Amino acid sequence: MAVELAGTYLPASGAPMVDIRKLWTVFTTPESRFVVHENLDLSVQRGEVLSIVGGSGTGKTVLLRQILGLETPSKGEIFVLGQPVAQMGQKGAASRIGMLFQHGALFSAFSVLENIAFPLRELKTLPSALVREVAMVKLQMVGLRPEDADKMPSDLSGGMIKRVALARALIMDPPLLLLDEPTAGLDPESSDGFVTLLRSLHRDLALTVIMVTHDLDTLFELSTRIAVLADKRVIIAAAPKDVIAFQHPFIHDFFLGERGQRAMELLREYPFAV
Ligand SMILES: Nc1ncnc2c1ncn2[C@@H]1O[C@H](COP(=O)(O)OP(=O)(O)OP(=O)(O)O)[C@@H](O)[C@H]1O
Repeated sequence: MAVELAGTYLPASGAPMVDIRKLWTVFTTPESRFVVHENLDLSVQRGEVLSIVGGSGTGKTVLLRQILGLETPSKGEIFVLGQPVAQMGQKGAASRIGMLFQHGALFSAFSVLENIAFPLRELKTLPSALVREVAMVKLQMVGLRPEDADKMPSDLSGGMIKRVALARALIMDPPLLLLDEPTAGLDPESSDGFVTLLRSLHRDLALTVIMVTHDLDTLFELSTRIAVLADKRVIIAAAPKDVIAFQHPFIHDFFLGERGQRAMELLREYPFAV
């Protein structure tokens, strides 16, 4: 049961922000049948930063797209803020969920401000001066300067492009933010800056975040919980230290192989993660 409060949708108290039940994803072609998710369950509570990790092709991106309503699972249910995704519609999803796509390119013919404002302008419910004002607030919220507003995407660094895409994802004040590889392709300094920004936005806006990342630094600096996708389902969703201790070949390779030392250092460095 969801309640609507001044335009903000919140699940009934104690109910998960996202609840995935017995989800199946099967892709079929005339020649083959390919099962990506099999009876997958996952719940995300309000205020969490839940990171999803898993091997290549385990269906992490597909899962994010299903939460957003862009793809329909073969079987099972997904509830977002207490409502079945299937009933949310495109506008409903946009006001509840912000999404930062891995290759979330900006519109190259639009300025920074026009890119940020785009989802709000599309709604056609607010006067354009107000849309501009809201977009300026978001621009500054992601650490860009007012003079960046009229720049074109081709004039921006990789870190700035991510910030513009993030401001666009947050334009409707969604309580839930989905991030697909938020720091991929950024140099270490830009990546650190972006992680710091994500952490402060998570805190200041009381966001719930679901993130897919392969990057251990991003993972340990932000996650309150890690869900591991393997064997077509979530094999564990727990605090980082408990995930690392869980016996599974993927977890061993991911956290305790060559990268393991860094994982252990990060675990000591970020008490947030334990
Ligand atoms: N529309 C589709 N039709 C057929 N197969 C698809 C479709 N979308 C995704 N797949 C397949 O489903 C599997 C899961 O894809 P997905 O992109 O979610 O993986 P991932 O876990 O995000 O992988 P990576 O870490 O490599 O990005 C892949 O094998 C992919 O090829």
